[in-house]
Amino acid sequence: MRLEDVWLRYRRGGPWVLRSVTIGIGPGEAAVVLGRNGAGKSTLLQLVAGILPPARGRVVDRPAVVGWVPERFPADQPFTVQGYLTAVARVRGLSPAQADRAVRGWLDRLGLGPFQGVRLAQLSKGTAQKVGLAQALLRPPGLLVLDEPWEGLDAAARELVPEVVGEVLADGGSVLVSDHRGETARLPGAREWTVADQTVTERAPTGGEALVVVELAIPATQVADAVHRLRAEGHHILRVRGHDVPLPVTGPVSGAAAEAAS
Ligand SMILES: Nc1ncnc2c1ncn2[C@@H]1O[C@H](COP(=O)(O)OP(=O)(O)OP(=O)(O)O)[C@@H](O)[C@H]1O
Repeated sequence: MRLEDVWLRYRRGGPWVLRSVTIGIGPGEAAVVLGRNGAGKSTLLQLVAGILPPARGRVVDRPAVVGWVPERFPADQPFTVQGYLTAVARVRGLSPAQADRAVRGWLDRLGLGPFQGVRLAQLSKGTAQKVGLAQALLRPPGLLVLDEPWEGLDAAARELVPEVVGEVLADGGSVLVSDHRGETARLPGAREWTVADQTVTERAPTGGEALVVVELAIPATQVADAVHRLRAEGHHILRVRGHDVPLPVTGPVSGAAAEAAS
């Protein structure tokens, strides 16, 4: 997708937040949005996600399914976690059976199972953020836009963010993520978009190379060592399949098969 000479301000006659922005991102590419507080990162992300329309210019080739994770999930809604996610899945076009499967999958993966019957307004900030992440992923997005996704998440859930990003990229999607805590060091190969002086400049990824996903089959007894070794070499573990134990933040892993991207 591309922004072509896009301008944006919040009210007519108000100051421009973004001026003449022309920038794009392709399938399988990630970009990290950097900039000082108030520079316009959230504004840019909302523009890309289609939440805010440009005052001038246009956004072209935006994928049909966009996952949008706001910096703060609006939890002041009268739904339970499960009720909310199921309703979102249905609105996004999933059948009742697909919605049920997708919701159960994300409840499990994000450790939200114990909260499925809890009302959104009663959730802690971190748990609400997980619901914010889940709702964006119920249909595999062609474009995933995450505004400070690490804010408020516990360590295990923080580890999931790069995993999910890697999966979207491996499926040919694009990902845009803002970051002011340096967490995006976890996204090797991402481009850098810097927002300053109402415009956006791009730096190509320092790694230079495109990412490739490699699937490995490893005896269960060797998974912990293999994951540890691959991480130590700077590779990015996307997922460990074939075992109930989730991938820990650091340290050993039990499992029968691992996927790794390098
Ligand atoms: N809803 C709004 N109405 C009017 N002005 C807004 C609105 N949202 C943001 N702004 C203004 O637009 C500018 C850019 O804000 P934005 O939130 O995009 O910056 P940011 O880089 O994401 O900041 P932070 O890192 O603090 O989240 C700021 O001057 C802000 O005050």
